[in-house]
Amino acid sequence: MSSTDQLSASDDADYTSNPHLSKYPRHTIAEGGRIKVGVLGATGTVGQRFITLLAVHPWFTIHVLGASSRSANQTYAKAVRWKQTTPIPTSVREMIVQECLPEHFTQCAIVFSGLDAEVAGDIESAFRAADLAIFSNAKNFRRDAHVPLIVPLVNPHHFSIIAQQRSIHSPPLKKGFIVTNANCSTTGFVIPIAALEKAFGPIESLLVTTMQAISGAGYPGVASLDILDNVIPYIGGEEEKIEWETLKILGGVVEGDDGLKTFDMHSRHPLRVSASCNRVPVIDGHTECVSLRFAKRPPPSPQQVREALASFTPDAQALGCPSAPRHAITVHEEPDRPQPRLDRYYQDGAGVSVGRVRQCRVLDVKFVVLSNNVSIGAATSSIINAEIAVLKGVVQS
Ligand SMILES: NC(=O)C1=CN([C@@H]2O[C@H](COP(=O)(O)OP(=O)(O)OC[C@H]3O[C@@H](n4cnc5c(N)ncnc54)[C@H](OP(=O)(O)O)[C@@H]3O)[C@@H](O)[C@H]2O)C=CC1
Ligand SMILES: N[C@@H](CC(=O)OP(=O)(O)O)C(=O)O
Repeated sequence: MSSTDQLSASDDADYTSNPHLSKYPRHTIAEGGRIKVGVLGATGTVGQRFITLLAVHPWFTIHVLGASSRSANQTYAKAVRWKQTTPIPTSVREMIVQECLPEHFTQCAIVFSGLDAEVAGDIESAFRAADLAIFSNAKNFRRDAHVPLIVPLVNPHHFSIIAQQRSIHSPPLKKGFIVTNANCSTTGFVIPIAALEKAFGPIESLLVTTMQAISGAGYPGVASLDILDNVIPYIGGEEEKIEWETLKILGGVVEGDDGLKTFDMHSRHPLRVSASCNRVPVIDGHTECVSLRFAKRPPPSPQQVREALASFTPDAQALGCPSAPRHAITVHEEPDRPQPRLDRYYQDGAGVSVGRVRQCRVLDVKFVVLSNNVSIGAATSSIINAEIAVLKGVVQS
């Protein structure tokens, strides 16, 4: 039996008989053998997706929900403006929402964060200082030199920096850490880019034009009078984040002169990224047009690119993460796909859809990629990251 099977819901796992769970303190394991998790920002757009996914998760069980003082001390059903197409899971409807204070989360081996970036920095810092393991969607720590920025289908090897993050913390931490996932637009196109680099070596130049869904701006987000019958050719800070995050994600982890590990963003990368971001009247699903040039000459043909994308198998799949998509990338042959309405739930929103792979007359190849910004662009990525951390022994190790 694999370690994955040992943690599955169908197995009658209990604390004493399950070797994987025996590494976890007793108070972090619920009846039935699941790992207790908390959700910060549980009432928000990303928080709701966390709840939908975690309510049926084979390893994790929701133990605490946190949001602002506006929501705290109310039942979840009363506090939330539920916008999902499935009902609020019965397991959380009557849970009382807590303020985002570490003392309410001490029984959680894992805390997911879908907090507003205005408050995520201070709250996530306090949770880490309380020795809690945080998997965050917020941008606040993405640029931190000791915090990995992990797209689970691309760079799970960046977990190797966690031991150092704990040791340089004052005071040093035994279990606490912060892992972030990327901006939703970065996540969508960096998955096919990683697949192409794996097959053909470094990419030299990349142009990406995004058409981003309204849900990316949270709730209530963009005013209806601004977005209906319209396209807004500006999303504050988005282009800079995409251009910067791509380098951190695709770079390696190296040892610096001071003996400390660091993210290698420069030496490995002649890669230049230019992003243009637009908000469009779509509810969920970011569509991105990508053109790129490979370092390798002659470059691969569009057909070779299609084959490399379709056969990409991320490590998260091989590791046995239950939320990893069975197929990370689907490649459409139809000339008018992918489309948000048709393709955003591919692999329950965990996979990405690519289409229109063709020659670019300026660079080498161009294509369109569609990803679900709230799923693989946010909550699903955090959950797969946590699954990888469990399997690698990073959580509670
Ligand atoms: N939406 C998306 O596609 C993506 C979002 N992200 C990032 O994820 C995070 C969440 O985004 P999203 O769900 O869209 O945002 P929302 O605005 O929909 O939700 C924000 C959440 O933060 C909580 N919150 C706000 N203020 C406080 C406070 N003072 N103390 C505690 N909790 C507070 C809200 O609680 P309350 O309801 O009580 O106000 C709510 O639960 C953001 O950092 C965002 O940038 C990242 C990738 C994609
Ligand atoms: N800015 C993205 C969503 C988001 O919140 O991104 P970030 O976490 O990088 O701020 C969008 O509007 O679609």
